[in-house]
Amino acid sequence: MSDSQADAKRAVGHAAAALVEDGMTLGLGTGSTTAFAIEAIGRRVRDEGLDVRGVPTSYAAERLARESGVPVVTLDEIGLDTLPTSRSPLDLALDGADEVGPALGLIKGRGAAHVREKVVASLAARFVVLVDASKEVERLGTQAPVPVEVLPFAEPAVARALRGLGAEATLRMGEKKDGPVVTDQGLWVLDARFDGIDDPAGLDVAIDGIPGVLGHGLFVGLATDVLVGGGEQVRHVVQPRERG
Ligand SMILES: O=C[C@H](O)[C@H](O)[C@H](O)COP(=O)(O)O
Repeated sequence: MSDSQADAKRAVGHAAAALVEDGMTLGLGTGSTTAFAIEAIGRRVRDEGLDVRGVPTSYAAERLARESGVPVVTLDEIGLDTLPTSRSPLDLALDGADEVGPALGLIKGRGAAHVREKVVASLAARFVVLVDASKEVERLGTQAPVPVEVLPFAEPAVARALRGLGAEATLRMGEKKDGPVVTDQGLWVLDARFDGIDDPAGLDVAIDGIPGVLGHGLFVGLATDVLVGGGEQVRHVVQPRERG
């Protein structure tokens, strides 16, 4: 990461932490950009006595939240069974992205946390995405592959089905581990490269329908806000949700 990219991510992380209000239940995303936000929220807990709690989207986010002093809770502990289904159990979810496209469609999952991230984002009244300007694209799928979390048994079948949808599918291999990357769920990740996605909403449904897929990193209709960092500036883009 270059110094200017790190500065942009830090500025976005701090802007995100400033959106947090006393009493909120948060979604805590995964990745290098959200890490700046989690650390900044931790400082507000320590210095201002900010009273918040957060549901982490990965073991990495959980460890960072605990180290930073942000109280951590599970979905079991926030009373999903007692809240009306019309009410979002999380006030604000903060998370990074690998691409941000039109209508705030996203590709996520470089860190293989996309399935838990989607669960948490779907429970939040506001889902605020934190990126530096390099993540903005005019068309999704032009820079990043769509990560697809799969049952190891089904991997060849899912790869074949993804090829049928027009992707080149590659099993993600560990960089500091021999063999496939293993997710927090104990599953594998196929990176599906599409060379541009014409119909993100249709592809979202199509990938979810492949037997053996746990979930994928294409996020359609979930983000309500994006904070884009470039230099010292942070741009705030808002996208009202059509559903939920
Ligand atoms: O699985 C990882 C997540 O989806 C990340 O939020 C995403 O890859 C962006 O990460 P970063 O902020 O490190 O670029």
